[in-house]
Amino acid sequence: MNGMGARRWESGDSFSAETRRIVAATEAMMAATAHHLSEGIENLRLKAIVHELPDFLYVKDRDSRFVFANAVVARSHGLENAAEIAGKRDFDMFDFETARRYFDIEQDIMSSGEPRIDMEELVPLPGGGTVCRLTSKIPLRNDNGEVVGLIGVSRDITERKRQEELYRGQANLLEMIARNEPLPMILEALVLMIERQMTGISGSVLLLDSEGTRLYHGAAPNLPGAYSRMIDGVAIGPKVGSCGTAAWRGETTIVADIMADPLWEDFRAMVSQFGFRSCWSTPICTSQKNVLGTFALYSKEPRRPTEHEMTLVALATHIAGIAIERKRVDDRIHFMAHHDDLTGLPNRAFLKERMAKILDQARRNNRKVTVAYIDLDNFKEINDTSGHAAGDEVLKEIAARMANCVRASDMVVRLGGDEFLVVLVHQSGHDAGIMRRLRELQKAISKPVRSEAGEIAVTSSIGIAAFPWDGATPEELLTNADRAMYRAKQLGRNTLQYHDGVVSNSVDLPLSEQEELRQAIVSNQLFLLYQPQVDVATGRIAGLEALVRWNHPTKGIVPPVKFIPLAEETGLIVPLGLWVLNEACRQARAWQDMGLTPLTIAVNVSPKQFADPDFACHVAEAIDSHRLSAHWLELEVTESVIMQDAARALSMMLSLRALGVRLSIDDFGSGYSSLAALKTFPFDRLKMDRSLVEALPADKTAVAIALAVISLAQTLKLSVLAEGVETDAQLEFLRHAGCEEAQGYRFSKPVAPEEIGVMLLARGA
Ligand SMILES: Nc1nc2c(ncn2[C@@H]2O[C@H](COP(=O)(O)O[C@H]3[C@@H](O)[C@H](n4cnc5c(=O)[nH]c(N)nc54)O[C@@H]3COP(=O)(O)O)[C@@H](O)[C@H]2O)c(=O)[nH]1
Repeated sequence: MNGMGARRWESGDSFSAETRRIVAATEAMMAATAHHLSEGIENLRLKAIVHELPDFLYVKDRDSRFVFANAVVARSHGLENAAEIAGKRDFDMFDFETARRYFDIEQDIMSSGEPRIDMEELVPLPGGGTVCRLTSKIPLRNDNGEVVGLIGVSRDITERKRQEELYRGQANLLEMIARNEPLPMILEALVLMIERQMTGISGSVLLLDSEGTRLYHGAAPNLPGAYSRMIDGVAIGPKVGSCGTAAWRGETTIVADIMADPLWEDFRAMVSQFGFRSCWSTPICTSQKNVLGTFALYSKEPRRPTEHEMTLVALATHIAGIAIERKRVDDRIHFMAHHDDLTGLPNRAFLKERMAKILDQARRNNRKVTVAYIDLDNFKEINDTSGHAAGDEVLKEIAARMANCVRASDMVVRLGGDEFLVVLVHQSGHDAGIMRRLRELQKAISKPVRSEAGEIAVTSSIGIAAFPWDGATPEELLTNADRAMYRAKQLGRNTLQYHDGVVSNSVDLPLSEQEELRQAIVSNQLFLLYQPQVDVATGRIAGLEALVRWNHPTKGIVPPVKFIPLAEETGLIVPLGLWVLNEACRQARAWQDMGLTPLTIAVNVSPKQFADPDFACHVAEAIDSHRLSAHWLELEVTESVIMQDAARALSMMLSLRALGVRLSIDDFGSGYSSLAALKTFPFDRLKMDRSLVEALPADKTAVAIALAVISLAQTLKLSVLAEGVETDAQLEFLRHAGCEEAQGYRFSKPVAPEEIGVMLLARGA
């Protein structure tokens, strides 16, 4: 038995090697001085080593009184000589509450004989502030096995904890960016993360406006609100404090003493009331080095930042740059998705978003809404005779005139080509001026347009429908206004017609296209191509996506983007989708019957199909009739499926999962991809959108988002497939990032089933 009594180091003890070594050394010393604890340490050769240790080491007696402590312990209490600490208690050195906490723990250890290993404790420093220590306390026994004191070993882990918090904070911020959370929330979290890494520092983010002249508030959770308001909107310049100057120069501007630095001359009086003495500001830039804003740190001490602080600033500006750039891209995409390129007018998507709201408000306020469907007469002739550039000029000019003819509360939309829609919200129950305004608008359209090809005049046919009489929904109103417009055209053009409910079928042109598609479904004009999905690690084909095509009798092969939207609009997507589902199951069975290794077949499902209450039954019938095990079928849905009616979507998903079918979320990361959807809905797989993959690995923002998406998927135990992989560089990046599967032209375009059979046979499947 050694001098430490009954407690032995067991092989399973969870001490670090260093802790074991220190305590073993102390045990040896204690053994040598079993009866004279305090003298023993002093007399041993190991003494020097113990005092050199960077870790805290001490021995206390049964009353928690220091018997021995090494030099680090003494220094932490401001003592020159380690021997001075002998006889002292924590009550002599810490505030009562802290000392009491240590005392209670130590007494418990000594009375129970049970050590406490790796306790994380916050220790107050004599000069203020706290540090974090990892402490182990072990009871010390005499030869008779009685506890006579304890040995304490501690390590300062403050820096490690900070680093861990920084990594966690960074990961959290990237997740927030990937989840498209509001920019102010992301910037605030960023500032708070940096502030937690420093002492006595407050941070702020200012955003540069689109003209690049003024800085506006972005986030400053711990700066006084009054100060933030005062600097909100400040014009940048060569001598505008730290931030205005940093944005102007495009470089870090460190002002160590605001009260002395000429850059703050004009703002000194203003800032003095808040007590700030130093401010270090760094521009936040795009990957092309364009300034997006500034990240500033304020201190009430006049001082320069440390190297470590500047490293944190670099990290913060990098993350802020990603978040701001992503937001700007999103805003731009949103604008582009909702506006027409040529005329700048809102487009069909915008109309769809706004119209339901407009009608809701009109219903609540008992107002009328007039919808005018406008088609330019003989516009095709202008393109043919004067050229497309002249046609574009005419469209732009007419769009501007129409926008000038309506009130701010009204809306002019370009539906496409030479078709426009004007939505007029009546200002009172009896807005008699509406017809007059529409006639004025028609007159404005017909005024000649000056173009490079000379003066061009164009007339218009206008069909009118009004809420609530001619339709209760946006679709009904548009259809009726459209029909009225065709009647206007039939009546000799350059006229204006009200919807009267009677429309001749002969002018109902869109129906013929619809009829063609209906025919295509029943008369076998549709066919499927299959695109391989490849295991990134092995290169083997792991699955196939079925993609529909239309072999049109006169137009040839029509891609899905040309007819799926029409199928969606008309409801034909339900029979079309059913055909695709059955055909994919039939083909999968056929491959299996040929002896090929079974593969998952992914089928796209549209929101309308998903909303069909019989959809799960259709799926069950398809897999049963083709004797296909359900787990070989994967249904791909986009987020719009969930957004339309989340409760109904969830119930449908659960029914499908009950059948054993796999579910994947398609196009993830393309727009407003939501983390909530991933958590709430029972997906098996996430398909990372082509638009994101396209930007890899060159675009830093895309890289950050892709990494966040992959890490999210891993956390949620979803497999990840990257869509649209075209290059080796993309594949290499995805492999390193831990993405499991990929699909795209890098491996194969969508191909006919026969070719898939050949591919699989060639790979020995
Ligand atoms: N509801 C249904 N929708 C369907 C069905 N079949 C197709 N679709 C949807 O139509 C959209 C266009 O499809 P398609 O023209 O077939 O394009 C697919 C691929 O060819 C294309 N792709 C794949 N790899 C690459 C690539 O490397 N580069 C590149 N430029 N394009 C590539 O991507 C399309 C697959 O996209 P996704 O479905 O998102 O995986 C498309 O939205 C289809 O969903 C149907 O039966 N029902």
